[in-house]
Amino acid sequence: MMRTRVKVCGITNIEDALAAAHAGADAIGLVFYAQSPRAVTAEQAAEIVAALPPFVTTVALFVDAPADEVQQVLQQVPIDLLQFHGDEPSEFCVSFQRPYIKALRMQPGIDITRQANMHPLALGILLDAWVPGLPGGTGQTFNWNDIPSLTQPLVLAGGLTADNVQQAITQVNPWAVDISGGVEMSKGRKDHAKVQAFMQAVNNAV
Ligand SMILES: O=C(O)c1ccccc1N[C@@H]1O[C@H](COP(=O)(O)O)[C@@H](O)[C@H]1O
Repeated sequence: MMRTRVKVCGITNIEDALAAAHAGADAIGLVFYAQSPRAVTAEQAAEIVAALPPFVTTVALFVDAPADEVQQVLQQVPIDLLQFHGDEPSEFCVSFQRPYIKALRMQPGIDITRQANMHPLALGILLDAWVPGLPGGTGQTFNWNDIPSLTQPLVLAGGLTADNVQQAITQVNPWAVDISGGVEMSKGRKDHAKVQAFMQAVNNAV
């Protein structure tokens, strides 16, 4: 059986990027959102990506960024996939002519299926916890029983750790899981032992 893919998000330095890659992460996430404690500049991101071994997908995360900011990052950094984590409409997301995933937050009363259907060209739908006033990276989980079945592959995020990811995979069967705070020693610095423990938990999940 194929194992669940893993993205380690919020990478801010080369050491953490290599630790994620060597632990077996399929993708690393680079946050281009200035309010995040994990934000990187295009220059920092370019150095991180240049240090990666082959076959590690690079994901650029934006939260309602202006189009020219996204374009500038794409010109300076070899990015494989875009992650839109705000309220970006489909026309905006497709305008960069790059593969993208759309993050949706599990806000009570929101019709997730309808929102996901508004992004028919998204490679996947990432579901994250809803915390008022914060776009993501909150370390909060949500009720996985509330996840509807979606047309696009599901990326499960929000408060995952080595301790809960096996339960998440068993219950939700996502295409991929995305983790940030659960493998940190402090905001923006990964704990390499936690990254390895997370990968091991995913590898052993059934
Ligand atoms: O990581 C951030 O700082 C961040 C900021 C703004 C939007 C999204 C962000 N991260 C994404 O949030 C989820 C969940 O993170 P966590 O594991 O609960 O800490 C994940 O998709 C990150 O990519």
